Parts: sequence; structure tokens; C-alpha cells
Amino acid sequence: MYEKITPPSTGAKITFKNGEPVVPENPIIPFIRGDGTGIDIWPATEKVLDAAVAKAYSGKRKISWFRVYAGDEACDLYGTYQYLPQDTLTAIKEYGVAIKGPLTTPVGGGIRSLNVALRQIFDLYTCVRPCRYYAGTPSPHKTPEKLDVIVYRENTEDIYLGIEWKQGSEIGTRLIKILNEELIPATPEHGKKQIPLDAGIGIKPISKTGSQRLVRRAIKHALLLPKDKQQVTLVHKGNIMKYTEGAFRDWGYELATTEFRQETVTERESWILGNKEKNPNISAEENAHEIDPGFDALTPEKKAQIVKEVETVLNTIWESHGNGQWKDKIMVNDRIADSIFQQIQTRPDEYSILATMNLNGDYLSDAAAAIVGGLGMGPGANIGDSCAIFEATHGTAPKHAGLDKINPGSVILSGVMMLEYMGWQAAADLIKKGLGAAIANGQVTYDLARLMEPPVQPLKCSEFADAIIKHFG
Ligand SMILES: NC(=O)C1=CN([C@@H]2O[C@H](COP(=O)(O)OP(=O)(O)OC[C@H]3O[C@@H](n4cnc5c(N)ncnc54)[C@H](OP(=O)(O)O)[C@@H]3O)[C@@H](O)[C@H]2O)C=CC1
Ligand SMILES: O=C(O)CCC(=O)C(=O)O
Ligand SMILES: [Mg+2]
Repeated sequence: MYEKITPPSTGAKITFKNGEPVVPENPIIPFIRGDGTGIDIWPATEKVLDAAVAKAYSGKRKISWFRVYAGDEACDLYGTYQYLPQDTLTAIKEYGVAIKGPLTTPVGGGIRSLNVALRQIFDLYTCVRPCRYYAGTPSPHKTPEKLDVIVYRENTEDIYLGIEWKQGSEIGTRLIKILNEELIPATPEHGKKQIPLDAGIGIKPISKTGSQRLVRRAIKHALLLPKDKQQVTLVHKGNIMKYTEGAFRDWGYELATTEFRQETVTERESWILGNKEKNPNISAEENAHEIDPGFDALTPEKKAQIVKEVETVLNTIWESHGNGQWKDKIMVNDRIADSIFQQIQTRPDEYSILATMNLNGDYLSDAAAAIVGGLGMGPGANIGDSCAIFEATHGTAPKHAGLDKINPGSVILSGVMMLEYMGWQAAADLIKKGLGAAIANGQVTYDLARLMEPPVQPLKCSEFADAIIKHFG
């Protein structure tokens, strides 16, 4: 079955039932060490995860690690250009849950991202990246503790599908000509626009199915959060990209107000309901005026549309959501992408789950991680219906590779997410406790040490792992 790898001799497979993992006491879990700083981070992570599982379950549970290869390591073992060998794909498919270090992607040419390929091959359509603050973590922000968000990023489409043509390529030039000569002129809204003949071309597909399955998971997650965090914000640049990013927003609202009608309220609905609660005799027109500050300047058609929106909301959900009932529902709102980047800094406590398309989520998860201590503190998970691969938000950080210096926190916390996904909460809690205590004690790697006041002597990557284990208690 495998060409160059052998599964551990002990352990059993994780299986899936209705999209949920069924985990044996001794699961076999494939891991990819990763390029660059993977060489430092992975051993530290494995040590912490093993110690937590052993302590939490007194040796009754144990992970059997199965080393599989991708990236530079894979080329060393399997030969030139064998970046993602079939062995690795077979193992991940077979065992269902895996964890990986970062993998390098060259800029401007060369292979396409192996990280993205894994997400697409296994249809891991949800990328979950929580950004929360651990007490004592230094931050450039004054109130990092107010940020507690989870980026829910669509993980398989958008420009990450990787359908693009190089400037000057035969097909790219042909495509531009067809667009310029046939398709753009046939689309009146595009007027006389033309694409420069020396442009590179990329395709940005955003599908209704892809958007809604992501938002569905985000809403289901929100249902499990404490009441004050039950909110899903649809992040988009729909003012500019109307039929891709704007459609993502519209499909998100559509899903929320159909499949989850009893559980959700949209922000605009909450305003309409709130206005009627404050003034039971308010007319639909007055209500429309309140929810749209620019109402007076609108065209008659647009005004009529908003009045109709008010009437529809009151006719359809006043009974189930009115008289303050909406305050117990999941709030679904939306924010334009540039605005959310400043909002998570200026009003962090107003946000919870941020549902995004692929590119916006990629940017936003690094930005949010920076607020709570940097990329050394940014875990993640790629989740589908029958497979999950856990990995940090950050990349290979090549300049720090092999120095036993980098912060392993993000991959360790990705391991925590994996343990939680497996239902091994006691082990996950031990690691969170140990990590929090190490940080609060000033036992941190260089990235956090340099931000601390007064400055502390940084620990090595491996020493930080040991400090976490020591603080299990
Ligand atoms: N999922 C994946 O495997 C990903 C892979 N990549 C790939 O990684 C490669 C390098 O990308 P690059 O843009 O440099 O981004 P990186 O995330 O690898 O590193 C950028 C900087 O972030 C900081 N950083 C990263 N990881 C850590 C950590 N564990 N602890 C503390 N600080 C950290 C470092 O900052 P400082 O030096 O200031 O301390 C580092 O120089 C590229 O090939 C890219 O495609 C990128 C993202 C995700
Ligand atoms: O695959 C890569 O090289 C980069 C991907 C990335 O930045 C991410 O998923 O956050
Ligand atoms: Mg990224």
C-alpha cells in the first residue's frame, strides 16, 4: 500500500460518523514535520502533546505518530519534484486526522502551494483560526485581552483555486482577446472597459455551495459559544466585487435566515424590531428612515424597497423574534473587509466569529494573531466532512530555521485544537494551562520576550516546550 513509509505497528484508525470523528484510545495520527522552522517546532509540539495525553489519561490513551512527508523532506526521500507523494495522501485519507508543520511556496513561479493543495484534495473547506489572548502575553496593543475572535475562512476556492495565466502566455492572451472583443462588449454594465493586453489573468470563483457550507459551520459553531459571543460577521469586499464577494454576503444572509431562521437575527432585522419595540406605533416608512440614515436622498424605488423590507421583517418574524426575543438569537451581521481590519483593533470586543472567503481570511488571521502576541500564537485547523488537518497560521519563517529559537506555540495550540476535535479535552486543557502559566511566568521564546516589559531572557523553542510541560501542575 505504501512505497516508502510504514504505519506504526500499534494503534487504530480514527473513523468518521456523520462528519464527526470516532476516536480509539490509541489513534494513529499522520504528521508532516514541515519545511524551514518545522524542524524546530515539530519535535517541541510532539513532546508537549505526548506529555499532556500521558498525564491526562494516566497512560490509558496514547497517540501513535505516523511520519509522512511533504515539501523539501519529501523530495529528499522520494526524489526531485516529489513534493507531495502519493504515500502521504494515502495515509491522510486512511487515518482521517493529521497535523502538519508549515510548507514553503515559492513566489511568482514554481510549484503551487502544497498547503492549499492538501486543503483542496481532502475538501477541507473550513479553515478555523481562533485568536484569543493568554494572560501575560506581550502585545503592541493596549487591550489585547478584548480580542477573542475565530476566523472561519472558506478554504477551497476564491483565487486560491489557482487558475491563472501568466502575462504573455498564449492562452492568457487569447482569453484577454475573447474578453475584450466578445464578452465585455456583450455585457452592457462593463461599457467600453478593456483589459490591458500585457496583463496576467486570475480567476476568482466564489460559489453559493462553497460559501453556504462555510457559513453553515460558522453558525453551528456560534451556537456552541456563550450567549455574548453568539455572533457571525460576514466579511467581504462586496462593494467592489459585487458578484463574488457581494454574493458571499448575500448567500450568507440567505442561509442564516432560512436554515437557521429560529436561531438567528440579522443586524438590520434587529434594528427594525428594536425600533418597533421602542415605539409600537412607528410606521413602516418611519422605521425605514431610522434604519437607513441616507433614506431621504434615495430614489423612490429604493425607498419603496426598504419600506417593503421593514414590512416583511415585521410580518414574518415579529412573533418569533419581537419583544426582545431577538436578543437571544445569533446575531448575523456583515462588514466590508478593509473596515474589519480597523474594527478588530479599535472595537475588538464587538466581534466573535468572522466568516470570510479564502483571501480575506488569510490576511485577517495574521492580523488578528498579531494583536494577541504574534504569529507564534496563531493556531489553526482545516476541517472537512471526513478529514481534518491541523496547522498553524504562520509559514516556514526560513531565517529562523534550525536555530531552536522560534515559538512553537502556534503548532502546539493547533495540537490543542486537534485534541479538542478528538474529544480529548482533559489533555487539551492541560496544555492551555501549561502554556498560559509559562507565559505569565515570563518563560517565553524570543518573539514574546522582545515585547515584554521589563525585558526577559528568551527561552529556546525546546525549552519553551519543557516549560509548558512543567506548568501542567
Ligand atoms: N500553512 C503554511 O504552511 C504556510 C506557509 N507559508 C509559506 O512560508 C514561507 C515563508 O513565508 P513568510 O511570508 O516569511 O511568513 P512566515 O509566517 O513564515 O514568517 C514571517 C515572520 O513571522 C514571524 N513568525 C512566523 N512564525 C513564527 C513563529 N512560530 N513564532 C514567532 N514568530 C513567527 C517571524 O517574524 P520575526 O522574524 O519578526 O520574528 C517571521 O519572520 C513562504 O513560502 C510561504 O508561502 C506561509 C504561510 C502559511
Ligand atoms: O500555502 C502557502 O504558502 C501560504 C498559505 C497561507 O498563507 C495561509 O494559508 O495562511
Ligand atoms: Mg497566511
